[in-house]
Amino acid sequence: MLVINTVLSVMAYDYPPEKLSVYVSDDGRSNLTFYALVEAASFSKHWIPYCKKFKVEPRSPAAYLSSGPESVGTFDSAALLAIKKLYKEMENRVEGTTKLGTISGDLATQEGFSQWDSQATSGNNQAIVKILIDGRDSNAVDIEGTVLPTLVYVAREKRPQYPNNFKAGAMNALIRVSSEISNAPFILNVDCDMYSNSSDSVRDALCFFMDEESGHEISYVQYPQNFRNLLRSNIYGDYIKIINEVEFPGFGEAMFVGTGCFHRRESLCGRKYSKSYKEHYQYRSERNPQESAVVLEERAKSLVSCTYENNTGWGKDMGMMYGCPVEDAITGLSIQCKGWKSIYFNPPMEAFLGISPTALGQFLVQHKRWSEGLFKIFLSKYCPFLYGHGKIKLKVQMAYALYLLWAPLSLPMLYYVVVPSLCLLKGIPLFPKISSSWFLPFAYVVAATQSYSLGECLWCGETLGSWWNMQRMRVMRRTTSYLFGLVDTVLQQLGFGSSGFVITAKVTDDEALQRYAAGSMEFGSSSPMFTILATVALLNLVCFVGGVAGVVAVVGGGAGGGMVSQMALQVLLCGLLVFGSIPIYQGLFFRKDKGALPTALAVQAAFLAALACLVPLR
Ligand SMILES: O=c1ccn([C@@H]2O[C@H](COP(=O)(O)OP(=O)(O)O[C@H]3O[C@H](CO)[C@@H](O)[C@H](O)[C@H]3O)[C@@H](O)[C@H]2O)c(=O)[nH]1
Ligand SMILES: [Mn+2]
Repeated sequence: MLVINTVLSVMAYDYPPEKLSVYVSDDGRSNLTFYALVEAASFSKHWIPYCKKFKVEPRSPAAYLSSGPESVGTFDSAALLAIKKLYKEMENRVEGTTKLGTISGDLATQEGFSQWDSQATSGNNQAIVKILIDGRDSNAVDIEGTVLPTLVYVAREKRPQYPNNFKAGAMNALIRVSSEISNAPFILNVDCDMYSNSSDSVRDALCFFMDEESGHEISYVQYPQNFRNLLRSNIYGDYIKIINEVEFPGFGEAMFVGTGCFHRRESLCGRKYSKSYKEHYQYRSERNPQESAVVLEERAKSLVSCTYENNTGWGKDMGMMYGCPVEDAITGLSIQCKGWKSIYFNPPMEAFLGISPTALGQFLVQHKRWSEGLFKIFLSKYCPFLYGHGKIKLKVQMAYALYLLWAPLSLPMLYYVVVPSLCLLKGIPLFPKISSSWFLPFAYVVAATQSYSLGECLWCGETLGSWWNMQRMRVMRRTTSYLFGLVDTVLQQLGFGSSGFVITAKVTDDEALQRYAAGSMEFGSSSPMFTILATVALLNLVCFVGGVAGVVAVVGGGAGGGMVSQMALQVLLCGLLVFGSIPIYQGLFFRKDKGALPTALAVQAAFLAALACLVPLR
């Protein structure tokens, strides 16, 4: 349902349907996904005219129907009831079939479904390309007789012995299939979990591309990534708003973030920008009305076979780039280095809405993938300072570095959460006394950075609590995701292992969702990342208690009133770390639900923390 809502939302764009074609890549190669699309295709015949007639927003049926459309403006309640009924019936059929796990009865013998043979598993399968709605077909019309956008299902061939290159490979397969079937000059790419929230996005993006003066220089128009399932409490300290409202507007170019982006097909396919591009611009995208859909499908299939890309530029200088878990950032950078301009466009009405992880583990794994991929770019020949030198502005090179250097930030953070606290425990002062003038620079740095980040948050409409969560998550991300990202990248540079693309979970069980809604942090399993978090949390607790007791004892003994002044910053730092770790203590000791931390992990962490306390520091 998630996927077909995305599909329906983009099929219903406010744009001439004969110029729209929607391609769905199914890397899972599931006949259930295919079935859901067949259902979506027939529902679209009702949905699209309904959207256009009543100017519906957003055009994802699920989002629209749950937004309480009954209470908005003037509309036809009979029509609403009818469309709601059709949607619910479709939902029941799709969910019922999903529960069954197989396509049964008449459907199984229908054209299309026969391509799923029993031997094929996801990961070892032939290609499937099926045109579900052929826009050239005069019978493919909605209930009002208007033509429908083309809809195509694509599952590329996969074989264990050939690398599939994850999302980048899937995208390149779509680029080729679409070039065969519709070959439109502009391509929008959206993740399966991101529906279009504004029916104007196509026209808005085209305004940039069609600009008479500078449109021909533009390669892509990136809309910000927004999430629909973030809570106001912001338990995982999501800072996407800060990125979207503060960082990206100041980037200088647009960083391609993998979804919600309109590309010029030619630049995505490797064309370099040249001054003469405008004069020679004559893009042909006519479809051949004579060719039958079956012939087109067969030709398209040959384009998504495992061997098609052998000895071609795909993944290197054509299409999305391979070998990096953040295919998006590196692809965008290389396009910019070929002379193209990019636009970051953040209209007041959010253009795309996706889902963000609802469990800490997923969140940290996602950030591990990002930090690893980004740092890999920095270490590769695509490092913006080298590769981009003379091609993109220094400001843009630096802006990229802000993200590409996430992974190494783990080292100073790890130092700050361990060493000052241990030294506090052992009575070793690290920072200047409060009374010393050397204290001032430290105080300045702390006050300036914190008040700046607080100001930024409030300006973006976040709350104080949300800001605190961001600070806390920053520490957690850096000591786990970024550390693992750093270690993996370094190991790969030394020739051990290769990187993959761990998919972000899209389905969460109801109980876990309830805990998320109630604002509690979801652990629920053992993971080395959680071990680090728990160890650091326990270590700081011990150091704080032990350290403060030590200071009190010294002061109480009458000796050294300077001790307080000497240890103040360490007490503050350690105290804040303890305060920030409250959800972890809860997960370790006080919670009984399935989202708590396992006991074995608590024992392990306690052992490690004790070990750390025993390390001699002097
Ligand atoms: O082997 C794969 C892996 C992923 N995908 C698709 O890629 C998209 C993004 O995957 P998801 O698991 O949702 O990852 P996120 O962490 O949410 O992705 C973010 O980070 C990625 C880069 O790491 C970007 O490509 C995405 O656009 C961005 O939303 C989804 O539509 C997937 O179906 C594939 O088609 N094949
Ligand atoms: Mn996603």
